Amino acid sequence: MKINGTPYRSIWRDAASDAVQIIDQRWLPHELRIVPLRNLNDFATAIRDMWVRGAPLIGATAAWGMAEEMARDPSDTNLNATWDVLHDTRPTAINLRWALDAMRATLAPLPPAKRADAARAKAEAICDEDVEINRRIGENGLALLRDIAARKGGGRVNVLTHCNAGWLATVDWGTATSPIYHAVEAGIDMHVFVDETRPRNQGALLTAWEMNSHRVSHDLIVDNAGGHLMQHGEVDIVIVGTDRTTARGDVCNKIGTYLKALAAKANDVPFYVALPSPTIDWTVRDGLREIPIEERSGREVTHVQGRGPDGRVVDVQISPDGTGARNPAFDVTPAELVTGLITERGICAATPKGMSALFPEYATAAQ
Ligand SMILES: CSC[C@@H](O)[C@@H](O)C(=O)COP(=O)(O)O
Repeated sequence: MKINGTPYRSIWRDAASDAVQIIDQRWLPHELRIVPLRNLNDFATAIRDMWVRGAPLIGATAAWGMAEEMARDPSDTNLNATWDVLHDTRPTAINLRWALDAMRATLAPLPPAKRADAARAKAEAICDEDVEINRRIGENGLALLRDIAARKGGGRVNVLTHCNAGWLATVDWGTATSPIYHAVEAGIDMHVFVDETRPRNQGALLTAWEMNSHRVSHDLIVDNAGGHLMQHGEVDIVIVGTDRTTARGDVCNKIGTYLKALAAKANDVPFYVALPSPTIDWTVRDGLREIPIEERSGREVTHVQGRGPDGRVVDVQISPDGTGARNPAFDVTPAELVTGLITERGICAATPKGMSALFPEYATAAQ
């Protein structure tokens, strides 16, 4: 997508600097900082400390980390050690394991001398595939938004989204935002309610920045406002992303997603999840019991980051000294609360039957 008229991806390899470049998301929306990642420690830190975040982008970054390591030392020992280091960075998004496995499956059969070039080509292919998948998610989701617009006689379509499942969370387009960007391009009158998404405020910082940059009409709302807006008929559809979706359609996403799904169910608001197929973990069924939920530092709850009066980005403490905090970063929305899954292959019910119709190669895992 574009920043001030220039097209960007969230990660790319830059020939001039001979390095992988990322948008360091810790500083948005206040500063656009583009930084190089040059060694394994840079890549692992960037994922763990959320310079990059969002399930598909975490996977793409890990792929590039593996590629750069192969240029340094393409041995079997380093291939496996790199897989371990990168895999340990964040536990919930399955795209991380998916990308590392895809890299290893390509590289392991090759002689070490051929691995560096093959690794760069594979990392590039993973990124290109992500862009194409998300573009198709946008086209498929657009049909839903068109239907709502038609039902409302061309009236404004109000979407509520949580966290940032935008282009910054992927290589490009985003998942939940791709249908929105496509709808805006198609001339549909769109409005987006952006959940701020405490504690790290990915909605307030990143999704609002994206909507602003692309002139999409939007309002930032506190996380607690969604239910109220739904009760008053102000939300036509909820679209969120996911870090891991199980073979029976349970959806793990940013903390607070579950509460939005409950409110949507209670108010007959359709609740859709937009996801690329690498986000489906066909090895697990019961999301509540089987998906590891990342617990992050309590400091993310007791402090907030923002721009101070002098323009610098600062951390501010909001709770008393001595108050502890719990910080589970994700929750699981049971499949029964999900109206449908928007994938690159089409839209399906969040059920084993619906998922195996779109992904017949996984039908056994889904049943
Ligand atoms: C297309 S991204 C889907 C999810 O990864 C997104 O909704 C989300 O929860 C991101 O969490 P984050 O902790 O910012 O990595």
